[in-house]
Amino acid sequence: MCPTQRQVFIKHLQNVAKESDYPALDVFICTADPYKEPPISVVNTALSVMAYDYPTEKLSVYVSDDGGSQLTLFAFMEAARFATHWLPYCRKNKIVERCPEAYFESNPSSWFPEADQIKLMYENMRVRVETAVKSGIISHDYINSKQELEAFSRWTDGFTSQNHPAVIQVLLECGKDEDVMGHTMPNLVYVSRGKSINLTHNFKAGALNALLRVSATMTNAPVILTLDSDMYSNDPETPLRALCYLLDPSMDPKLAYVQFPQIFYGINKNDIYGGEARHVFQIHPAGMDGLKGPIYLGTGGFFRRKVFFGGPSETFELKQDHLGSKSIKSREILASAHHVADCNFESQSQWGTKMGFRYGSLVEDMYTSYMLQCEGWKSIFCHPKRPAFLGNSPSNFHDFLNQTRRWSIGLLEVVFCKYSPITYGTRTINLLSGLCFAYYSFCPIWSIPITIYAFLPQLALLNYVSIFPKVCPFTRIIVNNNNIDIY
Ligand SMILES: O=c1ccn([C@@H]2O[C@H](COP(=O)(O)OP(=O)(O)O[C@H]3O[C@H](CO)[C@@H](O)[C@H](O)[C@H]3O)[C@@H](O)[C@H]2O)c(=O)[nH]1
Ligand SMILES: [Mn+2]
Repeated sequence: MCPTQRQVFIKHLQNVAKESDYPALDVFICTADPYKEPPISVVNTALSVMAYDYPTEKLSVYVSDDGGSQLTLFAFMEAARFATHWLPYCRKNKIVERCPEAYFESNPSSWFPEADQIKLMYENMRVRVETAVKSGIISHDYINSKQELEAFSRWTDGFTSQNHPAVIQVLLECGKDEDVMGHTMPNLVYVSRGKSINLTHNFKAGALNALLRVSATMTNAPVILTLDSDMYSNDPETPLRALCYLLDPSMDPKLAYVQFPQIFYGINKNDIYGGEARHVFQIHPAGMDGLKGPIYLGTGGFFRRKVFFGGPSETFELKQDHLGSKSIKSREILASAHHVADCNFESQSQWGTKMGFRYGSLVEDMYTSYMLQCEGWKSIFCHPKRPAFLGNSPSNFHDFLNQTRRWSIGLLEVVFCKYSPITYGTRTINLLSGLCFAYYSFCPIWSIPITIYAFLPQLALLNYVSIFPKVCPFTRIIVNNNNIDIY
């Protein structure tokens, strides 16, 4: 009952931890369809986080491609090359806008001398990626090495987006690959988890769990950031902001994640579909921050890895010994990464029920955070003045209806599950937090009174029936006493 606004002072972070003590950070980016989510936009999302103001050797970016598309892999091969120019350019010139598309749309008067050359490289990359997507074919002229050719050879006959073995390709390796200034690059890994038409794949939650496991075999960072393909980072200091909470010695050890709001740039004029959804993405989370914390909004959440493996009272040891100094391209690591990304790996396991992102609802974000809070975890809402992330929301009626239907089904799945917030949540978390989750999950029910209200007045008017009560003497007295002029 106490809406919370927080502010962090990044410069004080050095009093708590030196840069060398920062935890490693694994960033998960999900994409599912190269035609609905253009690979060039996913590439922009990845580049904006690869260029974070964060120790490069501690940063890894994993891209989950649920579309299992060569086009997405090709786009990331291109991105890996372009990044070797883009990252040093941003770092040297202290660029704030690290998403190339957004940067090159900004005013050229703020550009630095090399910008034109880098823009040309970006444009060339964009044309190659878009040409490939348009034609559906990756020209041999675009393939630069035997290694790349080998990667594409995994798309054999019978490989479809719903039925294929796991494909994992390390595109950049920290400590081995360098940018044009000789500085190391962050890890960049393409993952398309294995799928079978006979097994459920659990949508985005399934994709995120595959990334949780694959990243555990490679880098196993204690902090994880999840991002949607349509949301790029708008502030290179964002991970430091999250660290201000995650490393704060006076912070409640039950803190599970730091959530940033979803803010959109691609909303249509006057936002006729209410795509900004400010109440969902900005207002309610600030309110819930005064209780046990905001829900997870699906993107822009910095998690402690351990929260996915048990409640706050359970001791979880983040094992790093298996990683040793082995290259993430080593045969051994790649073999275990492929093993955990296989479609059969989760059968008969606790993934999605007790571990990882939770299955059972199409709104895996809200459901996962609900279950985490039921386990005793808390969260924090971080809403800086400069939006940390900027994204796209549906800009046409068809997409908007699709999204609303998907959310409604997902929310009702939470209402009718055995952990319904109204019965289980109110008892397990606390009454108010349980009611907040219940408010979210019961939202689709609003459609009933709203639909009635949309038609009833017209029908009543046509039938000369009044649907509003007549003013009775008693109401008149109240109105008069309150000096309200109703005429
Ligand atoms: O099988 C799937 C389906 C979707 N996605 C990815 O999930 C993300 C979100 O999907 P999108 O179609 O953009 O859904 P939205 O309705 O815009 O997403 C909102 O609602 C979702 C469900 O609550 C959350 O997961 C998102 O983070 C939140 O932004 C995208 O990056 C997709 O690529 C997958 O990886 N696999
Ligand atoms: Mn989206």
